Formats: sequence, structure tokens, C-alpha cells
Amino acid sequence: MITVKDAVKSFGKKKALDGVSFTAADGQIIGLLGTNGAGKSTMLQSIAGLLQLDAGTITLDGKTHSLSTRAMTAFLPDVDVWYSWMKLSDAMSYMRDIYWDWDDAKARHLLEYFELTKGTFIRDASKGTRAKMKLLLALSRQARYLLLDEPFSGIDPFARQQIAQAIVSDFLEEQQTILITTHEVSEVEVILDEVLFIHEGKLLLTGNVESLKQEKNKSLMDILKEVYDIARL
Ligand SMILES: Nc1ncnc2c1ncn2[C@@H]1O[C@H](COP(=O)(O)OP(=O)(O)OP(=O)(O)O)[C@@H](O)[C@H]1O
Repeated sequence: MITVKDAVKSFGKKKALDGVSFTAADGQIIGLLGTNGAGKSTMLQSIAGLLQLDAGTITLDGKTHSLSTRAMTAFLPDVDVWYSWMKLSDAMSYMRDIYWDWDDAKARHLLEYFELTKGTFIRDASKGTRAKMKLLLALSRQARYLLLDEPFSGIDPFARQQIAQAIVSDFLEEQQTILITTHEVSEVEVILDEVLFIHEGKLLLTGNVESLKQEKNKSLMDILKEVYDIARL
């Protein structure tokens, strides 16, 4: 379980996280949604242990950040982090050498699923293909916690559906907990169990997606718009 308690993080005068608290139960797919600059990436980077909070705590399975929590976590950043001179096969070998939980069978499955070629140089790949490569490298680990920051960025709507499907089938195989940030609410809605809606560093809405939709008799996007409009009044 991921437990975030009263998380505060500022950059200069900007409060990127302003007292955020939530728990992410094991085996759930959770959407961390919000407007530009809401604090989503800051939240994911803090959970990944890449940023230190100014106040508050984050624990994974009750443990604060350490090598063992790092080992449980796979983080997919929203920027390109791979050397462009590498081929996809080089990046895969690198991951296999670094992480004991690298799963070759899963990597082969994702390679086929995304129709990627191992011999492609990262620099020669289109933006969407690079996004699929990044996702393959993150999903091929058997990490308990998958933190995916904008995995659909730059990807066409047809491939987005395919990727969302891959995340679900991967999830069902491994019973991992997935925290995903995205602006593509309608594409991701079908795979989410829970939603966290963040605005200006504050959590405005949290809950089970199906229960919220039934309770309000609205789509997730309409529920978020309503919450956002109220927050801006
Ligand atoms: N390293 C940094 N230095 C200064 N300000 C930062 C830094 N990282 C984030 N911020 C600021 O903190 C706020 C939250 O940023 P964050 O990237 O977490 O938002 P986000 O919800 O992921 O946005 P987007 O959807 O646009 O990616 C923004 O105002 C951003 O400008």
C-alpha cells in the first residue's frame, strides 16, 4: 500500500503539493488527474523517491524511502530519459543488468504487442514509438508499484487504447498497483479503479470511479469538470 500523509512540496513560492493525503491500496489502478501544473508529476516523483517533501510522509508497505522501496517501484517519467544512440535492445539489456525483477518473457510479449523492433535506434523512432519503448522498459519489470507519468503523451488515439489495454493485461497478470497521470481522461477511464483529482496542489476529489459515476449519473470527465468549476469559484 502507498500511504501519502499531509504531503507539502514547494518550488520557491509555488506550492506544488499543499497537504495531500491518500492511500493507494494494493492491486488497484489509480488515475492521478488534474489540470496543467496541478502537482501530478511532483506527486509521482515524490512517491518514486526522486523528490524530497518539505513536510509530510510517504510510505510504501509502511516503509519510508530506501533501497528496498526503490526496488519495489518502477517509474516512467514524462520526459525521454534514454540515450538516443542506444538501440531498444541496448536499453533492454541495461534494464536486465540493473533490475533483478526484469522479466524477459514479459519484455518479449510487450515487444510483440507494441510491434516494436529491438534493433531500432531510439533516435530514429517516432515520438509515439519512443513512448511505447519507454513503456515496455517500465512494464517489463515485476515491480509492485508502477508510477506512470503521462504514458500516452504523443501517442495517437488508436495506440492509446492499445496501450491502456496492455497496462490492464499486464496488471491482471502481476497484481501490481498502478498510479497513472494523464490528460486523456476518456481513454483511461475504463481501466481505472480509483481516481485522485488534484488542483493547485490540493486533492479535490478521491474515490472509486464506478461508484462516483453511479452516484452522480455522469461521466468521469463531467464529474471532474464539476469539481474543477466549484474550485475556481
Ligand atoms: N523543478 C521545479 N522547479 C520549479 N517549479 C517547479 C518544478 N517542478 C514543478 N514545478 C512547479 O510546480 C507546479 C506543479 O508542477 P507539476 O509538474 O507537478 O504539475 P503537473 O500537474 O504534472 O502538470 P502538467 O499536467 O502540466 O504536466 C507547477 O507550477 C510547476 O511549474
